[in-house]
Amino acid sequence: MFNLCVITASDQLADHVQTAQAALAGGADMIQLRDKQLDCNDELLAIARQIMELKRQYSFHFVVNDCIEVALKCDADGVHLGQDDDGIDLARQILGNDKLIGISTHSLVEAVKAAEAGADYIGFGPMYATVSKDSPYSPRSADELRRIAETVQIPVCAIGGIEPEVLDELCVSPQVFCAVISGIRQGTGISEQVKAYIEALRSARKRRGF
Ligand SMILES: Cc1ncc(COP(=O)(O)OP(=O)(O)O)c(N)n1
Ligand SMILES: Cc1nc(C(=O)O)sc1CCOP(=O)(O)O
Ligand SMILES: [Mg+2]
Repeated sequence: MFNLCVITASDQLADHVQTAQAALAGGADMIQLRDKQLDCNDELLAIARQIMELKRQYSFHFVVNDCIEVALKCDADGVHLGQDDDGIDLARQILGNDKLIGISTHSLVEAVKAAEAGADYIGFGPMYATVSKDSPYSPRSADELRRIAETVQIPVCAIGGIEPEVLDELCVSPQVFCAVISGIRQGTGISEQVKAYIEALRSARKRRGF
């Protein structure tokens, strides 16, 4: 079971490695390195290797967004790919069977296709309006999320505009976890915000008996 995937950003508050470090200190169990400027280059690889160093201190899953070769070279736990990125077959060929491959989905049809193609988890969103991605999709519903979780056998990562307050609505199945970019960058600091997400997840799951 996964809990909270923190997707790193680099800005005035914190760079990728600082974000990852603070998120892990707060209890995140998955880090996704996402940088739409670095174009899967050596600079991104260097950052990925620094995040891998955090495994000396913390136990977590590390996935690289978009960049299969970067994930391979830094021995990350896996890669996250969208509908317009390299396909799952290529990723599996390059990374092998032991690595995680996450696939973004926006509908039940895409979710089933990704699961049948061998995804280890799927992203599903955007659940709410997001400031972090120019998405062509309108917000998805908790009912769609439930239908997907009931249909596929793999973990489903709710994403898009997620704040701790909505986790009670979204924890519709034990398979559901969540990913966040901007929500941890508000309020009292990244570690404290992450703790708020973890606590909200814990109590939402407990309330539903998961
Ligand atoms: C967990 C998770 N779900 C969805 C996405 C979005 O991936 P994608 O559609 O490829 O968009 P970019 O993130 O590459 O802009 C994600 N990154 N993580
Ligand atoms: C990267 C991404 N993918 C989405 C999807 O719907 O597939 S929504 C999104 C942005 C998530 O950032 P925030 O937590 O700041 O809303
Ligand atoms: Mg992508």
